[in-house]
Amino acid sequence: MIEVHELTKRYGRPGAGRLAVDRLGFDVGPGRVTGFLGPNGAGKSTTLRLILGLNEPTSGTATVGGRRFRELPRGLRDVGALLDAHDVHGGRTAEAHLAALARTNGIPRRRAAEVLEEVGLAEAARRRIGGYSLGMKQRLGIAAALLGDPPVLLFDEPVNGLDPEGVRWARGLFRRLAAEGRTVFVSSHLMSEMEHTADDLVVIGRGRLIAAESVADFAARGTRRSVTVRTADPAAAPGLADALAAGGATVRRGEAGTLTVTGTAADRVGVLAFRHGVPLAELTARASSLEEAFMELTADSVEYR
Ligand SMILES: Nc1ncnc2c1ncn2[C@@H]1O[C@H](COP(=O)(O)OP(=O)(O)OP(=O)(O)O)[C@@H](O)[C@H]1O
Repeated sequence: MIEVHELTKRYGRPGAGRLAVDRLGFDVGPGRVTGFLGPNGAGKSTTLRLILGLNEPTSGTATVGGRRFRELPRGLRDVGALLDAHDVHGGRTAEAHLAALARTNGIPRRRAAEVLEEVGLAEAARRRIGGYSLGMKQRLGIAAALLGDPPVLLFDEPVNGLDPEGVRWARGLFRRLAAEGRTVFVSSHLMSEMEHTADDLVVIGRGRLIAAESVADFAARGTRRSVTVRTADPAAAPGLADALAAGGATVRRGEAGTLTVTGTAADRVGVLAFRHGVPLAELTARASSLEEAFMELTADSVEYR
């Protein structure tokens, strides 16, 4: 379990500077993939660094199994993490890099070969990392996180730079790690990356918590149903739009007699159209996607437009 409580990080001078994380609180449980989402600059990387003890919080706590990262006795065997795939010595081979990590963490050397095999880098194990593509570096970073076979894993934007096959592989890996009972916390700024991978979501914006709940609950919360209605007679569209608006619906007019209606159900739109003698060519009820829910909920905290 990862426990984050009233976590706050201000960069720069006290009282001034930049509030990157603002009284954040959430738990990340085992046996599930938890997506950590937020627009660029929301504070995801900072939060992960605070959990890993790489930065000191201004106030609040971030613990793993009730202990601060620094108090965990087994290092990479307690928590594995991929933070920055570029943060590796380019002159080393992947094998040497992992062997060094294994040595300093009391992990048997054979694990290096095992995890390289697991991430699909066995054949590139003796090549210098400097010549790796971004996707290969991501795979290597994932291998390093897995090295100690830890029960808790953190991944910061792990699928950045992976090709579609790689993205699919990574998703499968995260699901498998969670199925093994591990705590898997994966950051992304794209809901589409998490939609089919995560069980739970922690969503932040401008350092503040927006949501911490299951994917299903998140989707239901953001869902604004809309109805698309298209008349066979575009000249009749304004009349129908007025009738809908008079009934309290919000109507947006599109091209060629198409209306997008929110605030009322599709069957009600059909009845109104019938009453006003408007011939319909289309009547479609639409639930907003998870992506739309995410955009809607984080709209106020998007920093860079
Ligand atoms: N070392 C630092 N010194 C000062 N400000 C920083 C530092 N690191 C991050 N910040 C600021 O803190 C805020 C949060 O940054 P962070 O990298 O944690 O966000 P993020 O959600 O990971 O963003 P992205 O998706 O773009 O990586 C940003 O406004 C950033 O500019």
